[in-house]
Amino acid sequence: MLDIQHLSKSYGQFLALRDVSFQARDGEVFGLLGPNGAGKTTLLRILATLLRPTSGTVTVGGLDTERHAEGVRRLIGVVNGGMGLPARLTGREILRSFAELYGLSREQAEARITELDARLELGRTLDTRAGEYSTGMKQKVVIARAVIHDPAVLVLDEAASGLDIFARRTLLDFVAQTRAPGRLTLYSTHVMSEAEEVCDRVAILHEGQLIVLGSIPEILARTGERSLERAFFELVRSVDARGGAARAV
Ligand SMILES: Nc1ncnc2c1ncn2[C@@H]1O[C@H](COP(=O)(O)OP(=O)(O)OP(=O)(O)O)[C@@H](O)[C@H]1O
Repeated sequence: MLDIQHLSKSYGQFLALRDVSFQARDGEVFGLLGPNGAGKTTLLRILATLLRPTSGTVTVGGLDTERHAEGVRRLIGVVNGGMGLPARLTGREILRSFAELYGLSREQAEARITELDARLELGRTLDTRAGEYSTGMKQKVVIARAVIHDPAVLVLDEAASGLDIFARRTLLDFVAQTRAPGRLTLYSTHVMSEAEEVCDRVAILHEGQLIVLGSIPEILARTGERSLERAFFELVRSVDARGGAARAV
């Protein structure tokens, strides 16, 4: 479903991603973990066709992000930090306009909005103007907007940040429900407990390099730790002790 091969990205002299390769499978919720600055957003922006790799390839559902950017964009839904919503429109109006952009009929759009209302508890966001939303309300509509066309691949970049415990719970339950044949959800976070709860496998990035890939039980067994957070510290410490990742190009 997602195949990343020898992916590198430099910003000038700075190497943000260094020779990263991994695959994420259909049916998985796949975690992309790492501390601030690890390169997660850079990787997800390349996947979303918003940035070009310096070298290497990313294919989504068999389509190369550089050669078939349009096709890739149709396959994916993206939730990132930029939660811009038109302040004067209600949630329903926003979702209808996105549904139209993706070519859904009026009936399909209404059915999809009803389904997402149940799954994301959109409630009064639907008939309230976005300018009046709390952070949690905003994020629910941003997520509903990203999945209105029922994308095969859902990309969530730090989607739980700033949410209160209720909104975070709705989000994590929603993510768990996306696990289905023919679907892939990429869940990027630096909060290990979120990954532990929802992800089948995780890749940990540190200073632009992939330092580990596996299921959570595999990573715990490999490090001999009790929690993903402890395993993460252990893995980062051992990479740093070996001299870390040289980041100059
Ligand atoms: N446009 C840019 N120009 C120069 N450096 C950049 C640019 N975008 C990102 N970087 C640098 O690349 C590195 C990776 O950033 P990225 O945003 O991909 O990391 P991240 O893992 O998503 O971290 P965070 O959780 O803080 O967003 C950081 O050191 C960042 O400062």
